[in-house]
Amino acid sequence: MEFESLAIPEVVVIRPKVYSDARGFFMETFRQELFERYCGAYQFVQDNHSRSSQGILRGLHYQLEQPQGKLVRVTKGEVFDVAVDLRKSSPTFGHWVGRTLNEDNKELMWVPPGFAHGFYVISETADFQYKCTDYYAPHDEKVLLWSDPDLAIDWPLLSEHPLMSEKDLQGSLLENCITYGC
Ligand SMILES: Cc1cn([C@H]2C[C@H](O)[C@@H](COP(=O)(O)OP(=O)(O)O[C@H]3O[C@@H](C)C(=O)[C@@H](O)[C@H]3O)O2)c(=O)[nH]c1=O
Repeated sequence: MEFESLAIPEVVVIRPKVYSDARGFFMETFRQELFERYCGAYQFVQDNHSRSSQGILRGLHYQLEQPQGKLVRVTKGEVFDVAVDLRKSSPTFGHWVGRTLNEDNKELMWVPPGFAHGFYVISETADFQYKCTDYYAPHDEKVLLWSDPDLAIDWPLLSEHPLMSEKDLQGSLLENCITYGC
């Protein structure tokens, strides 16, 4: 299992060691001791699984009072996964990092609390599974607008308009968002 910090160093990509044989493959997808060493001493309390069609964009989501760290991966298909730093005191506040996650590279991405998170589906369908460090709290959920020009996220769009929920279409610009540490 390898850990790689991205341009925002608290966001970490994890590459599991994959053991392939005539039956298929085996890999460990989470190991607490290594996770703590490279990402921090977090505990996970909720696991999620969503399925999306090509061209869907989910996000960018964050919870303000109950921030969630998310350990995400794709078990079928391919997505472009994005984390935006919303920690006001951070030198990378307002910056984003993105990574292509798919069923072949089997990478996981650690998105710490204090970040907005979203993804865009590149394959025909994608199964997206993730562990969260806090519970879903709908009253606390905020949506940062995926297309905010100040963020300038380089989404690998397959068509001009991604398919999105009504909630996500009405996300807020970063300049109007309440962020962490304000
Ligand atoms: C996220 C979530 C949703 N739900 C319910 C609420 C709603 O009826 C339905 C669909 O919810 P949403 O439209 O918010 O699902 P979705 O857009 O997939 O939300 C997710 O997006 C990605 C980008 C994230 O980062 C996640 O943390 C989460 O916010 O599922 C739960 O019961 N528990 C949960 O943890």
